[in-house]
Amino acid sequence: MAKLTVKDVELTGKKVLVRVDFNVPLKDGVITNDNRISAALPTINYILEQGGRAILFSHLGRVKEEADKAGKSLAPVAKALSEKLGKPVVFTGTTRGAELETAIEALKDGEILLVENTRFEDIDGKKESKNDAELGKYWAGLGDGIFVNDAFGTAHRAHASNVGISANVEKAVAGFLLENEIAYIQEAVEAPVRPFVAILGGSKVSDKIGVIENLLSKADKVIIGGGMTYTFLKAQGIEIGDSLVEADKLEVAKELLAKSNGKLILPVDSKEANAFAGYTELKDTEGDAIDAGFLGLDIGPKSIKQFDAELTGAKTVVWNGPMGVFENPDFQAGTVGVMDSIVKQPGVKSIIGGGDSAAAAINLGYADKFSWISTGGGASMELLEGKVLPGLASLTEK
Ligand SMILES: Nc1ncnc2c1ncn2[C@@H]1O[C@H](COP(=O)(O)OP(=O)(O)OP(=O)(O)O)[C@@H](O)[C@H]1O
Ligand SMILES: O=C(O)[C@H](O)COP(=O)(O)O
Repeated sequence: MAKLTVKDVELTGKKVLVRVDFNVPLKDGVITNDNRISAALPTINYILEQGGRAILFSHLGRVKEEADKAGKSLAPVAKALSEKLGKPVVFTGTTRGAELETAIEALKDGEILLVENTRFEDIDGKKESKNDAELGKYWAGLGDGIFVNDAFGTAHRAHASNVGISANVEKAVAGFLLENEIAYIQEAVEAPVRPFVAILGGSKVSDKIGVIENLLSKADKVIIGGGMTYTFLKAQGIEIGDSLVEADKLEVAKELLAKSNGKLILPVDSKEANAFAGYTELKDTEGDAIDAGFLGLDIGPKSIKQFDAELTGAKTVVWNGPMGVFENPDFQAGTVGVMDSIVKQPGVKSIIGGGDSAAAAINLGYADKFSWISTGGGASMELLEGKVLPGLASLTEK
């Protein structure tokens, strides 16, 4: 990568500022998925092994007013991190002030501190999310001039705790997770080993227009599944019953189809039910049309075969968005089928672009079968769209 990385800087004895993305799901104070914490460990361990004093920053959820702070303290994360590292993690529950500064000064080489949720600074004028100049400078001043950004999941944001700190330190460098995410996703899109097939699913076309457009210009094929299928079908005058549709995106869908040069592959059948929940009828459609009074909730068996054929021989596959309502076992077959088709290709570089598809792969036992599962939802989408990520752009050039 063209940016300095954590390997390029001297860390021993230094107070090293580190941005991680510990925005993990919490239920009643319990972390329900700690992948993002595990993914940050190589960078944290490396800094500690080098004798650095690690000062970690992360946001958790979105905080607009005082009441939003409830349940969004990073205290449970500090505990989980301490367990994973097998050493104490200092946590003062503050984002600034004397108590935090004293705790940082007391850190010894190889010790670690976690600052409280950076978005607690959003209550008073959105200082974190608006990249308030004073806040970035203050946080930068807590270290010794080195900032390690390992928060890929937040790299599409220009906030005080990433670009604000970067702007006020001597060297802003990438951590191992950020470096790997960029290497896998960007290289897959910009310099893919071909054939390169992209598979896009999920609920809405509107979320993925930019991604579809960019991938149509880079990939050999772009397979579409999930809820957004039906906007594309309706755009061609095909009956879609009560399936999910974005009426205001029919024109865009038409345009994408027109300029796709046959690269855009749509399902040829669906699994349909007579209600989203509590349905009494469930069947496979004959062709691509959905019956009146039914909704398409997964791709059908012919599509699973068709997508398998399209994926045969693929050397690079990028997948984002489930093929159906995978949370319900009745509508899981499409997502499972596509995962099977991807991972069985010999020598394939297979990448999942975060979000719900990452959750589906992990929950359905496919985590180890993919080359890379991104820890970023929005960030990986913006990378797939070909956008510049501010969190990456603000790092020091090599
Ligand atoms: N045919 C369908 N009809 C309705 N909902 C669907 C259909 N197919 C998939 N979904 C739903 O789409 C949701 C995932 O869509 P989303 O666009 O959020 O995916 P994603 O891009 O992987 O996730 P994220 O936005 O978290 O990155 C799932 O909850 C799934 O149930
Ligand atoms: O979960 C994510 O996508 C990142 O942590 C960014 O969170 P945000 O969308 O609240 O900025």
